[in-house]
Amino acid sequence: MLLIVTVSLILFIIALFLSKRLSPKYVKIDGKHVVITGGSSGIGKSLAIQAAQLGANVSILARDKVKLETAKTEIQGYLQSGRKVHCESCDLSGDFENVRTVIQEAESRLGPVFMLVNSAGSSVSRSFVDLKASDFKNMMEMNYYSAINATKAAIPSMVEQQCGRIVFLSSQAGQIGLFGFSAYSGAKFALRGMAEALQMEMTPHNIRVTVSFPPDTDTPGFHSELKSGKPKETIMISETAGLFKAEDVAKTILSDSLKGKFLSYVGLDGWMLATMTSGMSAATSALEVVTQFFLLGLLRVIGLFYLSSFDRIVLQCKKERDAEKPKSS
Ligand SMILES: NC(=O)C1=CN([C@@H]2O[C@H](COP(=O)(O)OP(=O)(O)OC[C@H]3O[C@@H](n4cnc5c(N)ncnc54)[C@H](OP(=O)(O)O)[C@@H]3O)[C@@H](O)[C@H]2O)C=CC1
Ligand SMILES: CCCCCCCCCCCCCCCC(=O)[C@@H](N)CO
Repeated sequence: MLLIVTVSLILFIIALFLSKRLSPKYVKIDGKHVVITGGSSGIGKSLAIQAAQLGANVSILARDKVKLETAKTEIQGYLQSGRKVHCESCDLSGDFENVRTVIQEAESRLGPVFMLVNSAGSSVSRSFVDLKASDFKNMMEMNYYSAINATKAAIPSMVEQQCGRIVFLSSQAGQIGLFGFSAYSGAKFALRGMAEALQMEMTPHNIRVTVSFPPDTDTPGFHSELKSGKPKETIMISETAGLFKAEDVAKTILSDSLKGKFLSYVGLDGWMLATMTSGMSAATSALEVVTQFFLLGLLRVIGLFYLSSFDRIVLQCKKERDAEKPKSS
């Protein structure tokens, strides 16, 4: 008992020391320029509203001009006095020069980018066999290259200012590969790898990177995913982690990014997944390092129970499908 307490104490002190050295100070966005890709809908729009409430000048980027204008009007209602919201139509997965021009235009209106949130993205959920080869390419373009383009365009002014925040929207499907998400998960896992490398490069410039791993979140994007032929298996497995509100997910993302945390997650399953898949990501919280030390092994075992329940769902759905098939005589 005494040994456990002593070891814990020593670990805690080490973690505290480490995180003192590694974790940045909490920053405020009052008066700063926050750029949100995909800010016309869902999690991105909630983030834009909350950034406006905290006193930021907000730019939102997306393709559809009508949706952008509607969101702009809504965000205007939350701005603090003297602050502005700007919107710009742009296909972020397209030509980089075009993305750069759009970000430069936003900067000329609202100042250098302090925070960039890459929320633009979309998903397709179908089994590997049913997905088209072009779906895989499309997922990388919509979720990965769109974030690369926006980040490449915004990062020079952050480096010049020697401060900033960058957020990438991955997904729980960017931590665990699930039935129906082979195309989507590829792109969301890719974001994490890139973000880890980027964080190591940005640390000397006082720029913090955050990767968010939300569960299913009630947004227009989620509903169109449901309507686009999402397999029953995927629906049932994803329900494990529940359905969250866009405002709650956005609140966590914003506060984690301002604190400078690398991993951002919501809910109990979110916490378990983030702990278990912490890998070699930047340590930005002493408490997290301590829980990772004590729980990694145990969580792996708990995870096996989840996996076998997912495998049972897949098997059950296959049986149901086979039963529905017309019998060939
Ligand atoms: N909702 C969920 O269950 C979860 C979502 N996520 C991720 O969070 C992010 C936000 O999701 P959610 O709020 O549901 O998404 P929505 O579909 O509600 O909104 C997506 C936004 O991105 C914009 N967008 C999409 N593609 C492009 C593009 N090529 N160029 C510019 N803008 C684009 C859309 O506008 P327009 O179409 O006009 O361009 C819209 O503003 C996504 O990256 C998603 O993968 C992660 C986990 C769960
Ligand atoms: C110890 C181990 C714990 C394991 C917990 C496992 C929970 C798995 C649930 C996965 C949910 C995936 C949601 C994807 C949401 C998404 O990105 C799309 N909806 C986008 O539209």
